[in-house]
Amino acid sequence: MSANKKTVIIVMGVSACGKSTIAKGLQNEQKDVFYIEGDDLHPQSNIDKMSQGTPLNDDDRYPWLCAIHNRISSTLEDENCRVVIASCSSLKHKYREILTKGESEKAKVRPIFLHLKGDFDVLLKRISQRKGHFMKSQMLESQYAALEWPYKNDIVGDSDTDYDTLTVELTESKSASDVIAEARRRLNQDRGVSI
Ligand SMILES: Nc1ncnc2c1ncn2[C@@H]1O[C@H](COP(=O)(O)OP(=O)(O)OP(=O)(O)O)[C@@H](O)[C@H]1O
Ligand SMILES: O=C(O)[C@H](O)[C@@H](O)[C@H](O)[C@H](O)CO
Repeated sequence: MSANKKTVIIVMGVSACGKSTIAKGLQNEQKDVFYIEGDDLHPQSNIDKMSQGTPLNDDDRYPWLCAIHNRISSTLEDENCRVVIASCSSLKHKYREILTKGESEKAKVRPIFLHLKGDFDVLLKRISQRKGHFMKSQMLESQYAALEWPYKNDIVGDSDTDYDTLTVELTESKSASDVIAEARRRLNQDRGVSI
């Protein structure tokens, strides 16, 4: 299968929306589905900054987003790979552009952005319960402030999106398994991706 026939899914959203959990659940140990944990590609300086409770800025995120783009591109070259799933907050339009184009216009990947869209209160509760993680709860506010919806006019389901986007709405009663099942169904029905 040539690299441009393969599927790239980037699970996006603010901190604690479940990017890693849902991406790993979708990967589900399938040999032809490769998982990239975006947080593993932060420079140490970014981890140190977030650990001190300081939100990252555009300059901090630039090398990190390029590293994710590059890792997606190199993973697509693997002949055993059918689908790449990466977790990355992808908060702004220009970040999604870097993830797509990298540092050169030539190196394009065409991701489906799977947006896990949750209300502040639901995620605040989750983030407050999480132990031993560098993301502090007060930083959640900065994540929402930075978030630019991947759909124009802030309307979920708006077909006029900046990138190919699927949205799964989070509620307190939807478990991680529910979200994984819904994402899998939507990817299959709406994008013909079987995963
Ligand atoms: N649908 C869900 N319902 C309840 N808890 C969930 C759900 N999805 C994930 N979680 C839990 O929420 C916490 C955050 O999940 P996870 O680490 O996957 O989020 P994340 O978006 O990758 O976070 P970050 O970007 O901050 O690393 C974890 O403790 C996870 O078990
Ligand atoms: O874009 C950002 O501000 C950061 O990258 C965060 O999203 C972290 O990667 C993640 O949330 C930490 O757990």
